[in-house]
Amino acid sequence: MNRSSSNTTHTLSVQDLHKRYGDHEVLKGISLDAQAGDVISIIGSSGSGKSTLLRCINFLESPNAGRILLDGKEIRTAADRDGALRVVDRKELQALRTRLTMVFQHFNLWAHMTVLENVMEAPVHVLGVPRAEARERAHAYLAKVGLDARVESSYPAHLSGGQQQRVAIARALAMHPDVMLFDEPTSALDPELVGEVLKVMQTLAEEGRTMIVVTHEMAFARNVSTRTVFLHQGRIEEQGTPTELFGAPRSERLRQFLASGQR
Ligand SMILES: Nc1ncnc2c1ncn2[C@@H]1O[C@H](COP(=O)(O)OP(=O)(O)OP(=O)(O)O)[C@@H](O)[C@H]1O
Repeated sequence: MNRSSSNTTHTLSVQDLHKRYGDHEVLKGISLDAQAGDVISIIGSSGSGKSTLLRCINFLESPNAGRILLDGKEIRTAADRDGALRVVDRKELQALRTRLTMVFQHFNLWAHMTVLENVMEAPVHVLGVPRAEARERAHAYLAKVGLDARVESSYPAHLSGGQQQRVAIARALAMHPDVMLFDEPTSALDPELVGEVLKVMQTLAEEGRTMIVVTHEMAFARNVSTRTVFLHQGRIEEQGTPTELFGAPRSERLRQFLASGQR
């Protein structure tokens, strides 16, 4: 793969993350580091904790223990009465969400806004980018994800799922994030639309973007990621290069998972 080299030193570090819902411990001590240019695929059976892990990384869910560091600097948290860790400073939380932008399974576009407005919204209102500049950004990123200028004035409901997800990717890109988090970005799509979204993601990976991708798409994990992490019941069972994991899985659980016919 032709990966552009990058001098940026932005690094995400996840340290010993725990999460429980009631008595159910969903994450049992996950540690993960992402360096600039890493494309980390997180795979595992349904219920293994993949989405929860991603959502705890940017505090959409509150972990119960663990640390998140950006560029070596810890996000400051305090435990509430239920033992859930909350980010202490709202500005720090906003900065974290800006630097780690998320692409969701169900797109989460604003239904009452046009495509263009969807992509401009956060740069204008969160980053304070002037509207004219935000519009230029939006044009550029919509073009980048292969969307014709004619769809810019459409509302999300008039687009296919694949187009909506590409708008969501453009929206994430417009924040100029350090790390892009993808939570099963193709799982809600009709099978014939999956390829157009994966193609965009592959291009981003080839450009050296830092990405963490929760996915059931084994071909993506195998062919595009630089590292694959296999979760089992809230623990990292095995991780390594795709060649290692797919070519020579060490654990029986991973062997069984791969043999179970996941795409
Ligand atoms: N808000 C919640 N309240 C209670 N339990 C939850 C909640 N969210 C997730 N869980 C439970 O946590 C476990 C892990 O869920 P999670 O969605 O992280 O798994 P996953 O590996 O992403 O699964 P899938 O591949 O099916 O999306 C599951 O048992 C799920 O039922």
